[in-house]
Amino acid sequence: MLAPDIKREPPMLYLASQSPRRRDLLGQLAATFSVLDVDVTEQRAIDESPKDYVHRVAHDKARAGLASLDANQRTDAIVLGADTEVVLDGDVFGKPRDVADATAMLHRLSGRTHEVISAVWLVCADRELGDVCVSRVRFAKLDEASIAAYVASGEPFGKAGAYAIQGRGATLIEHLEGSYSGVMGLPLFETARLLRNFGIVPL
Ligand SMILES: Cc1cn([C@H]2C[C@H](O)[C@@H](COP(=O)(O)OP(=O)(O)OP(=O)(O)O)O2)c(=O)[nH]c1=O
Repeated sequence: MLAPDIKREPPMLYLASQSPRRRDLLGQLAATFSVLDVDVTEQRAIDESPKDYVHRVAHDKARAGLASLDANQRTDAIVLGADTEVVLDGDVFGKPRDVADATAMLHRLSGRTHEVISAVWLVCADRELGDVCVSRVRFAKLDEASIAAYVASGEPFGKAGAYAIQGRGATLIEHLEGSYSGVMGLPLFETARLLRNFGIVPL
């Protein structure tokens, strides 16, 4: 007698992120996924390098997403977490707290080259794997008035380093070396490679 045909459900992909940019970017690689709302404290330890920090936060977001699922969902789930930070002179710039913070960040980025570090992690019940992408972004020299106008536009808020490469922020950038999608929040080359590793064929 033939063995019964046991069909396994395909894995379900979850995005552990509230970032609309990540949702759009992941949509370029996967036709269906669900979004999970996770709350992870983003606080760099004193002796932690910026790269290790970004890696850890992306990992924590993915793990928190997996933990938020019930036991049944967890068996077939693959959860993606990501983190993006701007780094200049060893200082990590996250999302600005207020107008003064955004203004100070843009002053420091003006006329300089900084790094944007984006990490992505995939976790499932019995495996996890991550990758990190570092890009170099050179800002034009910005005067007081253009910084004030950009901050007043509201775009800097909710963005690491107080700018958005995908928005008006593009007009501040003289040069990019690395990954446009990585700067925007989800490095697509690295993410596609990880998805393949987990058996998901990117679109
Ligand atoms: C540098 C840069 C960052 N960003 C965004 C991407 C991320 O959403 C954000 C960095 O903050 P993150 O803490 O990485 O992400 P988040 O808080 O927005 O979302 P979640 O933690 O729920 O995943 O900055 C841009 O949109 N454009 C840019 O050019």
